[in-house]
Amino acid sequence: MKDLKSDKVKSFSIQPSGGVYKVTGEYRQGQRAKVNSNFLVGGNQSQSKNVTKFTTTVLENNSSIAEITKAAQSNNIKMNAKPEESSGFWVNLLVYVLPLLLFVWFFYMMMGRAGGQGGGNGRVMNFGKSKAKPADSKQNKVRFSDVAGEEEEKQELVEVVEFLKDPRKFTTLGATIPHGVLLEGPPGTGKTLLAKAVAGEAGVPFYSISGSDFVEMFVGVGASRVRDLFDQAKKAAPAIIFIDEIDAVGRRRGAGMGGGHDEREQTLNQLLVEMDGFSGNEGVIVIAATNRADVLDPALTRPGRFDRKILVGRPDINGREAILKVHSKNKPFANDVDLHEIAKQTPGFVGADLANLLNEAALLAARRNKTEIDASDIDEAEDRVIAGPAKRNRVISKEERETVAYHEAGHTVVGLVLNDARVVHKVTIVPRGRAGGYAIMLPREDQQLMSKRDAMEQIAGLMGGRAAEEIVFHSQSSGASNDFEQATNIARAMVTQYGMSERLGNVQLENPAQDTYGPRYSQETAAAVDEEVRRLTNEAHETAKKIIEEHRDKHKLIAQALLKYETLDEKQILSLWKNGKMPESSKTNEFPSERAATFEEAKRELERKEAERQAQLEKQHEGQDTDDQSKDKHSADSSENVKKPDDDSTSEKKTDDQPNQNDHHDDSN
Ligand SMILES: Nc1ncnc2c1ncn2[C@@H]1O[C@H](COP(=O)(O)OP(=O)(O)OP(=O)(O)O)[C@@H](O)[C@H]1O
Ligand SMILES: [Zn+2]
Repeated sequence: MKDLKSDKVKSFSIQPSGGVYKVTGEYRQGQRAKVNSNFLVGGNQSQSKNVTKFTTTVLENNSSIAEITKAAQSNNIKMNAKPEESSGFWVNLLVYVLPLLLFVWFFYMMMGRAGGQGGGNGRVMNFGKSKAKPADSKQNKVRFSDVAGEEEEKQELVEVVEFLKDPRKFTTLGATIPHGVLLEGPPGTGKTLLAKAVAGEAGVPFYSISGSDFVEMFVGVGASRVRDLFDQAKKAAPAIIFIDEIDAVGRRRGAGMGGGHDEREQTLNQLLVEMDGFSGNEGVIVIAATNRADVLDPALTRPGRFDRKILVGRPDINGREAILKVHSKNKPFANDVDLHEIAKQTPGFVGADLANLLNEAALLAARRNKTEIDASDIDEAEDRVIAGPAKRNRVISKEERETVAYHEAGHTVVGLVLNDARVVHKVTIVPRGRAGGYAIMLPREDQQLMSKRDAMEQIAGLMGGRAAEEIVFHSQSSGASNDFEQATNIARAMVTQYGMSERLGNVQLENPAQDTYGPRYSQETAAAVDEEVRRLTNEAHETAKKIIEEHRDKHKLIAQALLKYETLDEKQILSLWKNGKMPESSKTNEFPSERAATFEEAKRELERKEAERQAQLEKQHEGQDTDDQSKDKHSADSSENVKKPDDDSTSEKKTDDQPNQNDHHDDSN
């Protein structure tokens, strides 16, 4: 290094390289290097002919470099500074350019995904566009008749079909049509099929997308896809947008950490904006499907959005037979195959399971070189399919069915005896969601207020299930947990909100609308509330027990009928109650899907029901001077305040004409 500053060196060059400087140079003839500088970290010399070359490394240190440079000038040494070594150049490239390339590549991948199915106008243009596939309205051959065993569901959708067929007919009359229909039900119950059938019946394009498609995307893309989806549909209107698995995108907002301004939330917000956007009946109807309506953001189910909810439940025995019929259409069966028998053996099966069952049977028959599917093929296929559902807890044991039947019959009997306010509309042991079965109670009239007696009767009705189990089986199942939840809610509301407890007096202790920080009363009062709630539910439980003890024979009759028919309607329940047997006409009702197999028939039935409803409404309107608007508002108010306890957990399948419908359903697990 000293040499560098002396005149021994003829020329050298300095090149920065990863934090140190490399010096390469030549000695003047005859000069030899003495590598002994503290600047040097390494060096070597080579001698060839008369020229001695050297390379050495200088630690980065500006002063030393400056010294060398200065010395070189004064000693007349040729010196040049090279740019950073080529390896440094590559490092630079890696550090600065590669991420850019990666980003571009990523961008490209995204476009490939986003625009993959778009075709047509180039990939770049399709970025952020909707992935929804418009099914050609002419290719969609699904009709209501392809959806079996879901007569009530179809009935509710007939109106939507009518609207899509001719939106102007409705808009000129100022009729408002639901923007969104939410189909709720377990997997495989035919929600997609039902939505497709609506499009098929109406002959309109069907845009389908799955909620999970939105989730995998970058910020902003989901939202822009929603926008694009609605744009497309509006252009093609009338049309149907089908969003499968809406819970993937429509979960309650703000549940995540850090305020959660995530992609999903943005997408959901965009969806809400779009649904609010088409106020003027633009002929687009959004149908969404989920099996978890309980996790949806409440904003989604507000009026003007998915304000119509249709439950697509598991089929009962008749429904199963009807579905089997649909799927057996082009399959040759031997004489020993009885669809009714199969339906009987498959409680808990949904449409997809039944379709699968027949398909498996056909495969087995083919493998055995048969020309017809016979009972043995069906038997074996059943075992195979059950192995699937059994894992998912779908197939119910005989004991469980009995427990559920007597439990639901208990609700029914108590409801029948205390029938001042409510009518037992339907009772079933077909499981739905976590419920093993359920009884639906309807208010007798257009009831808007709840008296203390009504409330107590409701609680007693809820207690009927557990009471029956205790009487018949001397045991208690977990099936009543939902009943208890509802009963407790009602009793609590009686005590804390409606001033229906003498002990606590005429005060409103809680107001759900105001009490954001919890109740406003002392611990002593809280204890008194608990005690009072317990007293009310115990009292109702005793009432229920007494009623069932008194009507053990009818209770058994209804339970047995439930085990046989699975679902009983109002007429059948009343006939069993009054005459001790099923009504004569119920035989003809056994195949509801045949009753309204075609769309036209379903429509006629709807019109008939609508006429009935109108007639009833007119009757009620006599002597009432309220107009529809304030009446609606009133009923909404009362259902929020007075009916809150049951509405919360049982607002399923609420339609306009049944504002107070109330399902009691029971956990079976
Ligand atoms: N009611 C029914 N009538 C006739 N076939 C049915 C019915 N329900 C289901 N299926 C059969 O099951 C298949 C699957 O149904 P679908 O995909 O519509 O169910 P889903 O409720 O949308 O299920 P998922 O929630 O898993 O998407 C249908 O293509 C059809 O073959
Ligand atoms: Zn119950």
